[in-house]
Amino acid sequence: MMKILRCLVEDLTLQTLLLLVVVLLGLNGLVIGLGSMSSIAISYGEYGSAFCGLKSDGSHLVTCYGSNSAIIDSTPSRVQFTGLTAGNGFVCGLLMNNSRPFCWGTSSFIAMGVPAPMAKFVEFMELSAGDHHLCGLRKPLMGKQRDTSLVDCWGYNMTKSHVFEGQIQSISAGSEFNCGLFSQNRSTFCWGDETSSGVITGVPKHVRFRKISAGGYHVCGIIEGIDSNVLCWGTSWESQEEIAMALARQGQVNVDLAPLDPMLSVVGGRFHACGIKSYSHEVVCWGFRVDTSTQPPKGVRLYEIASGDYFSCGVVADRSLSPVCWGAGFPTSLPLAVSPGVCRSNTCDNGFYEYNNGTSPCKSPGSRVCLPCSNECPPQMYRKSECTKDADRVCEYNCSNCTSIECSSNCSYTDKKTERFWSLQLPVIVGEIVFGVLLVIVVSITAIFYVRYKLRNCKCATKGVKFMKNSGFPKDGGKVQPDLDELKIRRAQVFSYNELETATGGFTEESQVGKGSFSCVFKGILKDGVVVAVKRALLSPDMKKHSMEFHNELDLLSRLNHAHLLNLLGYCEEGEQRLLVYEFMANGSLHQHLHGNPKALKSQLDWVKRVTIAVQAARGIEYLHGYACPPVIHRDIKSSNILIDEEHNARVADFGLSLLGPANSSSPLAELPAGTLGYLDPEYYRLHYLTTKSDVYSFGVLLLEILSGRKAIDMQFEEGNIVEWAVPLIKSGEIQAILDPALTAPSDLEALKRIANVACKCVRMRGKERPSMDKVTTALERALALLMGSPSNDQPILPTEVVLGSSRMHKKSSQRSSNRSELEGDVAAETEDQRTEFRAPSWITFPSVASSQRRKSSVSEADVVDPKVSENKLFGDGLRSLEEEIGPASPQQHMFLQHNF
Ligand SMILES: Nc1ncnc2c1ncn2[C@@H]1O[C@H](COP(=O)(O)OP(=O)(O)OP(=O)(O)O)[C@@H](O)[C@H]1O
Repeated sequence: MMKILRCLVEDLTLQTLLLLVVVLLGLNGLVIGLGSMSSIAISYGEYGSAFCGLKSDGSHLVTCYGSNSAIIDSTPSRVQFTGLTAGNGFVCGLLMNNSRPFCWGTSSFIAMGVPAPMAKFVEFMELSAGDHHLCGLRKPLMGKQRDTSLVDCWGYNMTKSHVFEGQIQSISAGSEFNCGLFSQNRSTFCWGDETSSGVITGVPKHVRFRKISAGGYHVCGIIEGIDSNVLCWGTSWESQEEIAMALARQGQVNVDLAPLDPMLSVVGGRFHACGIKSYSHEVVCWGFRVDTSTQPPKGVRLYEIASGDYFSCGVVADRSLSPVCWGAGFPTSLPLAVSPGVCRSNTCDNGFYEYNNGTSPCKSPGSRVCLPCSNECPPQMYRKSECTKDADRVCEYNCSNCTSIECSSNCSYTDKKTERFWSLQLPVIVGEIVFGVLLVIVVSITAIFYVRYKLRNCKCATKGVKFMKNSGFPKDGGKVQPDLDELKIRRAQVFSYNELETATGGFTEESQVGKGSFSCVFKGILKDGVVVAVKRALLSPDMKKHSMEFHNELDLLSRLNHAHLLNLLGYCEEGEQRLLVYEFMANGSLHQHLHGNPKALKSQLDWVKRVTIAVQAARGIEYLHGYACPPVIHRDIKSSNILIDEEHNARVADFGLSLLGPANSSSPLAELPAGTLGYLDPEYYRLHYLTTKSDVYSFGVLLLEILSGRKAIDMQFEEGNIVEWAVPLIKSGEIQAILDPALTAPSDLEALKRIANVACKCVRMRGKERPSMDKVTTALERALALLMGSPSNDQPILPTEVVLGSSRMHKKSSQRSSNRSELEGDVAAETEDQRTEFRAPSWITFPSVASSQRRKSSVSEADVVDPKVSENKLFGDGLRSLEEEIGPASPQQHMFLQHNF
């Protein structure tokens, strides 16, 4: 079949010419495969083993690890190689720059460096090393000699140039022989010494091989065709197999027979061979295995393999590209990563695919590593995908239609893999889901609590709570809450100046019902007959400046709606005029009743009526603090701001001075102190610490005022400050001493005692120690129940309508549009009386009024006999006790006190 010619090539002129043609035509593209030369090479022998490989970074540089120091130390670190091969004690590489061999290590048969060339300008396409020799397959010739192949060999008994008829695809060197594979008819042939191997005469005839690989005394080839089986031959193989089998029977060595699996590649060791299985890419070895051998890695896919004498190594087919060795005597230290194949400059041939795992292992432009595709799929498998230029063919068992044991076992393996995956992953996934759910729950709960904490006093959006018109009490008798829809609809009505002028009869003196620090109050009757109180601001030059705040504030205040609040109905803003329109309170203020003329009014307010008013006022303030949203701090709770409507219900008025305060009473507003002397929270005016507890303080003063009938500040007494006077008496149990002498004390003082105690708590120096308004309200309601004859204070609080029903307790006023009541006549006198109250700044009511003007308008010279005396009298003890509790006042605070009071 083939004819082998042996001769020396002497026609250098022709050779040179042919090589030139090869270069010009770029005949690299005609090269089919690279035979046994590889990206990895293994050396073995008495000097130790070594693993050399081309680096995985595509640099074509070589790296060697192992115990053969001669190889490791002489490794050319800066020389680029196309591929590598190795024998006993030496490694050779094909130089990239001139396609010639270069060897390093120690061998008495092979010259280190570039072995002496057999001819000038020769270039090789493949190298293959035997035990003690090296052969190189020259690049194909062209022209008439294109069917002639040249192989140069160096080393023991081998140094010679060989010429073969026919184009050789690849060569493979054995122990003392070599074999070649013709590219056209895929036949193989061997030459050299076959004394111990018998491989030359044993070459199988008429068998076409895809690939061959020589070992120590045998050759194995992958037969062309679908099966891609391995066929090994060599007389020594057979005889050694017999010997080995005999020894194996004695338990000394193991022998594995060649597998029937289709193979992708095969390599030969001294007495063994290994191959990469086509479908699984797993490695399988056969032949003789010394009993110290380790098994090839199971379940690991490999790209490239190479064999030494009693061991083999491969490159793991994953991103790591790490080498792995098995058998006996392999190097223990290995490179981290090596190239999965040799780089070539032409595109991959049919049956090969381009390796690409994110980064290319070839740096030279246009070069690539081509890896062999898996063979046809076996009968029980189906092709999941074909071999393409970029990817290997994928074969899979049809697990839904298994007819063979192999298929079932593979499917069960797949199932097991899936099972294993789930057994490992399921707890993690479940854990993650549980963690995620818990996290969401915790975050949600935290958010809910945070929002509830922030809005704990905010209940703006409570729906479905309807007000009883005019009574203003919720049907459940509980806390009063605004109806959202109603609030949305309710807006401050804008009145024209003419409208209000007409209503009040031109703001005449007759229609004036009161006078405050910054305003006069007139009674008016609107076109529709509604009786209103029109509060007209004293004119101020910078009134316009605060127009926007005025509007915003009015808009907010007009949304407040409670039975015990004096509701703002509307306003007028024209030019410099600022007018507020309120519901008209026919029975004047609590101040008028307690301290006004005629004195009879005072005694008309019996204990039940007084406590009822206290409860109703407390409810109004509680609404401002707890149910208005945002919460409102009144800042000016006093008896003149508790108005009495026609049904004798109390209405908290003048929250025009209120600031929209923080929901949290622990986050004070830094505002200038405002309010009325005697009612003003000392913590607030000392520290500007404004909270809802400031209103609680003022309310405590109001309670003392209700109980004693004394003004908050009354200079006709030795102790003019009601708190300084009443609290010590209450604390010492002398409750009777503070009760209003205008009224007969009730037989049972318990209810009034409780109210007095509540008052004491309200006027505590530290706001934090004062009760909140809802607690105050509850305590007052219970006291009222007790006062009205309820046997136990544990009795549930009676609904407000029942306890305080206006029809049962007060005489209903006859007409809404009636003229001034008998009380109204006393208002003028009352106004004077009120002027003893000292006011701090209020921008919301009418911001332009300067504090000096306010003092002027509200304080007559006669009221303050001696400012120094009164200051000391009024604040001496109060400040002392405050300073005992919260430290001395700063100079600025003193200045402020002196300036404002
Ligand atoms: N809606 C009303 N219905 C009837 N009378 C009212 C009404 N509003 C106020 N008054 C009377 O007018 C007086 C003055 O009220 P105004 O609110 O202007 O001042 P004040 O609150 O008494 O004092 P200051 O403005 O210094 O705080 C009140 O004391 C009250 O007698």
